[in-house]
Amino acid sequence: RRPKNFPPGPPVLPILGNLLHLNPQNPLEDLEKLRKSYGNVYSLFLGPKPIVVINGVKAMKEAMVIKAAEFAGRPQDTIVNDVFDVKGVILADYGTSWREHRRFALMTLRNFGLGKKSMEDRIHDEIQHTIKTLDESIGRTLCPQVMFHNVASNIICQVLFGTRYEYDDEFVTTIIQCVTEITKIFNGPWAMLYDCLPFIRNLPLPFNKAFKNIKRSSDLVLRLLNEHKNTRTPGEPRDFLDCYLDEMEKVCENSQITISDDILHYFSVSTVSLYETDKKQCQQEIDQVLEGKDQACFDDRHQMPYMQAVIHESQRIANTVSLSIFHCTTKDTELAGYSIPKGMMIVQNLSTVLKEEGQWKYPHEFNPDNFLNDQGEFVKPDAFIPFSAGPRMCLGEGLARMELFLIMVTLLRKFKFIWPEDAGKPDYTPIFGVTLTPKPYPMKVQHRL
Ligand code: HEM
Repeated sequence: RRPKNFPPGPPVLPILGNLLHLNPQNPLEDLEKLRKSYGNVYSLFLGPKPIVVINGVKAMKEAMVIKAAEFAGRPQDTIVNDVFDVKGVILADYGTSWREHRRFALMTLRNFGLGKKSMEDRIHDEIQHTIKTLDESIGRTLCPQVMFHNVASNIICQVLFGTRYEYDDEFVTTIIQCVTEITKIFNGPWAMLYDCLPFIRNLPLPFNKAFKNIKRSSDLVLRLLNEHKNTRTPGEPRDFLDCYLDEMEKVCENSQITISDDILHYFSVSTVSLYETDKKQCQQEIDQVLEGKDQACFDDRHQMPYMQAVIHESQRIANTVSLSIFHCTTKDTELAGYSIPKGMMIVQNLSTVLKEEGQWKYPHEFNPDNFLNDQGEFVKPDAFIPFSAGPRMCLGEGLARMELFLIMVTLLRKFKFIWPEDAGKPDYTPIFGVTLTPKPYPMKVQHRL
């Protein structure tokens, strides 16, 4: 039963709670229906466990920005915590260890050139490998998804481990395979049951596959960590991992061992999806701004309002991390006039902000005009929050922005991407998961010039 002044929601069944209200394959439509019935702040029961779902820009800002510290926790009793079993940043609860890791990660990313030329060079180096792959595919049909996964993961590998991997390298393919398997479990009904029914956690059920896969990828990453330990010169870091080892030594000297020896298991998989839009207008702008230049730099974005609008609109429609990462309340608080107790799991439905009526000129269609004013200048509405908002907002936003801009501009400058005639109509229905991804799709590539 809902406590007094708790956010409203659908009637709750014994044991199952509201599980039958949600399609585990993709609950986004169900969550939208519930928002229409119960308003922008409502509650659900996953089995016996209550959660509060936040929708729309007003409630989202009240929680994540105005009452930031009260909504900045992370739930600790889920399959995700048990599988990853690391402190780090993403899954750590609000507190000293999270704050230290986040500060360290941001500082180190900056030291390795985020916002400076060297990170741009790393991205451009990786794009050269993509160009080579595309050059070899001219005139043929290819499925580009794995290629884009590899680009994004190689850029982060260069920062973390100081190395890139060939697209068929065993290390990367095994890690991507493990992460894919793990996310499949996280997104399925077994994860929901694990979270709701603690007594089944030790039984030999399908969620154990996630534990096996994390062990496999951890072993590979541990090998890399040991190599680093054996070959590093303290105080002269080659990459993020060396910086982490240096920091651990410093922290140990000061005998406040809050930074753990666990390694980041975060491999960014940001997929560039191709939407049918006026690519010609992007290409015209690119040709004009880059005339006489070898390659684009991140600063060129200020001269490319249309390209910027297309990238932001792609992100708005693609809605990659649609339910953000679950938060939890750090103390008893209030939201939209409702009482919410400490420790409550909070789900941010970012889709409802990215497609909110009244916030966008064209909320439900792909239209770069959502980010252009009457003078054709680029503008970013307040409701553009694909990276969330507040103290927990995405730590990799700067890197992701740089990658999206440089990769899209460089590839559109050089290639034509064509939907094959015999491929039927494109199916834009996303595959639901921790990230929303497009269904595998074919494309043809031609040189532009
Ligand atoms: C287009 C690509 C990306 C999108 C849309 C995205 C989106 C998000 C979202 C929605 C969150 C949850 C924020 C919250 O809990 O309120 C998040 C957290 C996070 N992201 Fe990203 N992200 C992207 C790329 C990256 C990259 C490339 C990195 C690594 C450099 C990264 C690192 C992180 C980390 C460490 C957190 C946890 C922050 C914390 O808990 O304090 N992300 N991201």
